[in-house]
Amino acid sequence: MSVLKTLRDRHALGKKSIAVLVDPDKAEDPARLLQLVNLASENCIDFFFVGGSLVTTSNLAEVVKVIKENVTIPVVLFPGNSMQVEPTADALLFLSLISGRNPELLIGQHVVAAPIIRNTKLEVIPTGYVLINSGRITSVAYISNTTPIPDDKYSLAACTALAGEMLGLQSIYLDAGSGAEKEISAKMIATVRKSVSVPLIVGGGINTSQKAFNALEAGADMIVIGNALEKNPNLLMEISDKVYEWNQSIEAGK
Ligand SMILES: CC(C)=CCC/C(C)=C/CC/C(C)=C/CC/C(C)=C/COP(=O)(O)OP(=O)(O)O
Ligand SMILES: O=P(O)(O)OC[C@@H](O)CO
Ligand SMILES: [Mg+2]
Repeated sequence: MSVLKTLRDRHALGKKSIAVLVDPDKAEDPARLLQLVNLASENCIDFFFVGGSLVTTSNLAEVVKVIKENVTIPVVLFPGNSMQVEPTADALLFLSLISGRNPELLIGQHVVAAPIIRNTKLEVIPTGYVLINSGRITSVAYISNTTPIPDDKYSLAACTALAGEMLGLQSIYLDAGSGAEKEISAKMIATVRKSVSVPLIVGGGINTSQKAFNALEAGADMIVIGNALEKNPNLLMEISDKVYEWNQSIEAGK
């Protein structure tokens, strides 16, 4: 089933998903990557996201291969630029950085990538990418040369997401940036959730199961976990338990 359809169906039911972000630059050791892949599989993770703001290695295809050879979890590209299109993945977040005013990341990279993507079987997920300030400057804010939305400007974020939805974008990704000091607040997530009906992806700085739960409760359909697992892979069990418990309670209340 397509990734977007899965997200829409789960959104309609109030069910949640979890994605593990793999940074190709930090996945150079195949044994460590395999460990993470197996851990993700044991904990019933829904998706792998693969990508980075700055990828300095040429192992993207290898990373996708290791995942696909070992587990059936769909691999979704989360590209920082048009060079991160890997045809062997399952899907691609066709991100437009709508919180910024950098034309290159609103439409420029897309023009370059579109004809290449058309010649692949990748499922394209048109996604409004919205950066929220998280304290210090993150890689994505620096590389994209954009100003994230201030974390207390709820209405700016809500209107940005709404405009994205009106432009036809099929999901919204609220990101505090990888390794963010502060995760996105429940109030921010809830405000954006109310403004759009498309699936809402939330990530950046989610490094405890409580933060994961808060994001789900505030209205995230999918949470993305990256950095925290690089430091402590076992956290995945705790966080995936929260998602599982949430989905079980939906089942029970049917
Ligand atoms: C349309 C295509 C194919 C590409 C353009 C995609 C766009 C607009 C990207 C927006 C800007 C951008 C640089 C996004 C990167 C997001 C990402 C993969 C973040 C992962 O975390 P890192 O920012 O690499 O964090 P670390 O510093 O922890 O490595
Ligand atoms: O690495 P973390 O902080 O978990 O962030 C994940 C992702 O949302 C970053 O774009
Ligand atoms: Mg990175």
